[in-house]
Amino acid sequence: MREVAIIGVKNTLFGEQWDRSFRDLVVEAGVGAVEDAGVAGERIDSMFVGNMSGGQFVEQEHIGALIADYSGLAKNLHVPSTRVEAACASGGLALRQAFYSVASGMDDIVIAAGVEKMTDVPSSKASSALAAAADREWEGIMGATFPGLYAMIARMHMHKYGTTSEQLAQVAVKNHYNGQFNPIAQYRNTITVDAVLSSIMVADPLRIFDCSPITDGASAVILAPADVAHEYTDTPIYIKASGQASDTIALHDRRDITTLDASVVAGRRAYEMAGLGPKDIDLVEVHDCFTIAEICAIEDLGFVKKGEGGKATQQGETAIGGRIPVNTSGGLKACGHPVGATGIKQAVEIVQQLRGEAGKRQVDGAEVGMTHNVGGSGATAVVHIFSRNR
Ligand SMILES: CC(=O)SCCNC(=O)CCNC(=O)[C@H](O)C(C)(C)COP(=O)(O)OP(=O)(O)OC[C@H]1O[C@@H](n2cnc3c(N)ncnc32)[C@H](O)[C@@H]1OP(=O)(O)O
Repeated sequence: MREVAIIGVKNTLFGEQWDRSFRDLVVEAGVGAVEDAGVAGERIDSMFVGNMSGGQFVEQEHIGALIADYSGLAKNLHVPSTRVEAACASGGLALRQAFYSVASGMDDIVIAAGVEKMTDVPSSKASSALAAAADREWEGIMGATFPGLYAMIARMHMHKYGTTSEQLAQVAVKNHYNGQFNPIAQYRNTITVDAVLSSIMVADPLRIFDCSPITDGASAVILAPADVAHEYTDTPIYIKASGQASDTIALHDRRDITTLDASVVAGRRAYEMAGLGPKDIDLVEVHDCFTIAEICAIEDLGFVKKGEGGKATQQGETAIGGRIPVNTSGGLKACGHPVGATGIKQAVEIVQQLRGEAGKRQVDGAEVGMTHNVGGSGATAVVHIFSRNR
């Protein structure tokens, strides 16, 4: 396998966007990343696009071809473009496919992008579209939505480990604090623990401020073989590892719903591939679709002991300046969660941090970063490790 680097990145604004279509969003991200890399369109060998549910949100399927067309890569260049779907992990998986295509020697310059436009349908329709990421026969048909499924995880975590609503709230408070410094974030307002605890109940014990919102947005990164990366940029960021794992799609089939085994295994595979461990990671973007999800993620990836995620968050260990900064971008909570784009947005954040370009949310001296992207209630997990050093 060849070593692989990221040479260009771009996020669109995240949030409700009346004035941009689905295709406008992904083209803006793709063209922005190509410009950031300074690479000519003719050099692009292939494209992988994460998208969960274009059919349900904007009635558009056949998304790979659409995006190649509107990016100007289809008509004369005929660049192959592949849609990748793994629910909310679609973006992370698109990055993994792009990584493989460069690492294998098949392609040199590859775009990995992600896009979702979720606000064009009513919330109830968005909710049922998202519920398609769960087990339709055993969960969806019984009325389970993702706030409901993660609420069960939260309840069990509280029961087993004494995690409190205040500790859950602190995840949202931290991520909104970080999000105020991210110009693309949907929510750039700070909030307090009291505001979270008095916000409207969605699925007990999760309140509206415990949830990631419904969001439009797109993100893109450009990959190249490490050997030629310096021809395009002075600050290539190397992808040291990619780990993926699957688990049962239904929550009730798991041995312990407070641990997402797919996260544990994807993390372990990535650590082994990079030859690194949790202590070597300077910052991590984890999949905080709900506040409890961040607590499970930092435990499952080995940053804190099982059951101590809530306490570590309350003690400031996961804040910028803390022992292991988590979700410096603002996470899914404050940036928003356009599901197909999220996994790529996480990579953009880590690249900006490792380049030293993260402004007021910069982690001083960051050299190694991680992304963790989850589909469903943990049926798919994708973990990547990035380094500024080859
Ligand atoms: C593996 C996975 O990733 S699973 C996760 C997949 N994603 C999800 O399940 C999405 C979860 N979130 C949701 O379903 C929705 O955001 C909900 C149910 C929490 C809220 O939706 P609605 O009740 O329709 O809220 P609505 O859009 O009417 O917004 C009401 C207000 O709250 C604000 N708001 C809505 N959601 C959020 C949020 N998550 N955080 C902060 N503020 C929010 C809105 O901006 C709005 O404010 P305004 O009145 O000042 O304009």
